[in-house]
Amino acid sequence: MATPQPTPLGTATPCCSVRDLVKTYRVGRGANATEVRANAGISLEIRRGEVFGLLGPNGAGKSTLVRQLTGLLRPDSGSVEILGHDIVRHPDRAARLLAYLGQESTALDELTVHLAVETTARLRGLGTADARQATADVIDELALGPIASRPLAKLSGGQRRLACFGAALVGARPLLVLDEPTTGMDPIARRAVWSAVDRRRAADGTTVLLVTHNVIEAETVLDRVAVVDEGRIIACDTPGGLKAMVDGDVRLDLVWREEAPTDLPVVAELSRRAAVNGRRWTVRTDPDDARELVAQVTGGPAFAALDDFSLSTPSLEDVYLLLGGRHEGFEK
Ligand SMILES: Nc1ncnc2c1ncn2[C@@H]1O[C@H](COP(=O)(O)OP(=O)(O)OP(=O)(O)O)[C@@H](O)[C@H]1O
Repeated sequence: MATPQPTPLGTATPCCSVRDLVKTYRVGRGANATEVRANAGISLEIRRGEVFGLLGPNGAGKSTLVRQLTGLLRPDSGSVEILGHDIVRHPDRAARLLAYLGQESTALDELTVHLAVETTARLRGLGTADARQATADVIDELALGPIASRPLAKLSGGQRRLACFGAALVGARPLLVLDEPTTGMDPIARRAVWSAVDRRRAADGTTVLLVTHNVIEAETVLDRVAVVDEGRIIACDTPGGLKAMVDGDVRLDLVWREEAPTDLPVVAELSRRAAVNGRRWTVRTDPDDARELVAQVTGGPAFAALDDFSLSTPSLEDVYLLLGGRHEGFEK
C-alpha cells in the first residue's frame, strides 16, 4: 500500500490546512434532542515540520477537531486539506498520510505489545521482514522490551499509552497526530516520547499535531500553539509570542489547607480578584502588588490557613485566562 502521491506542492504549502470547520453533535432523540456545537468555525494552518499544539480545557473541542483531521469524523461544513489531499472528500486517504494516537486505543487491547506494533506495521503496508525490523527498532527505542510479550489490556495506563505510541510510530507517516500522548506516563516515558518525536522530525521532517492539557509540556515542546475554547481558536502563536501578552506580570498561587478564610478582610478582597480552582487561588498582577499581597497574606492570621503559596512568571495558562478562557482542566 503506497502513500498516495499528493498534488505538487511548494515548500510554503502547509502540511495541514483547516478552513471554517463546524461540527455539531446531536444528543438524545426526538423532542428531548439537544445540540452541542463542538467546533464553531475553526481555521488553522500547520506548517511542514513543526510541532503544533492544541491547548484548551476539557470539552473545548480539541479531540473533535483532530478526529475530523484524521478522517474519522465528517464535519458539518468546512474543509480539511493534508499535504494537498481533501480529507473531507477522501477520508480514506488520511490513514496513509498520518498516524493517529487517539485518547482511547482499545482496538489492539488483546494483542501483546510486540504483536500490536508489528500488526500496525503490516496494516500500514510494510512487508513481513520490514515490519519485524520496524517493530524491533521501536521496542528498542522506547525501551518496551520488558513488557513486549504482555497483552496491552494487562498493562498499566502509562505502559499501555507508551505501547500505543510505539504502534503509531511504525510505518513512518509525514504527519503524527497525538491526542494527549503522555497522559499517565512517568517522566522517563515522557522523555522517551519527546526524544522519539524529535528524532523523526530531524530525520524525516515529520510534522506533529499535539493535543495537550499540560501547559509545561506545551511550553517546552511546541513550536506554535492554538488555544481552543468553546469550539473556537481564541489565539494562535509561538508559546513565547503568547506569553509576551502577559509580560511584566507575575502570578501568585495560594493553596489553602481547607476552606479559604474569607471572613478575613484581606482574603475576602483577594477572592474578588482571584481565579478560583478548588483550594487553589491564582492572581495575576504586577510584581509590586504581588509582593504586597504576599506580605499581607503571610504576615497576618490568613497564614495559618495556607498550605502553600508561590510567585512565578506567567505560563500559557495565564495567557488563556487573560483571553477569557475558563480555568478548569489544565495540568501543570
Ligand atoms: N460523540 C459525542 N456526542 C455528543 N457530544 C460530544 C461527543 N463527543 C464530544 N462531545 C461534546 O463536544 C464537546 C467537545 O468535546 P471534545 O471531546 O472535542 O473536547 P476536548 O477539548 O477534546 O476535551 P478533553 O480535553 O476533555 O478531551 C464537548 O461538549 C463534548 O461533551
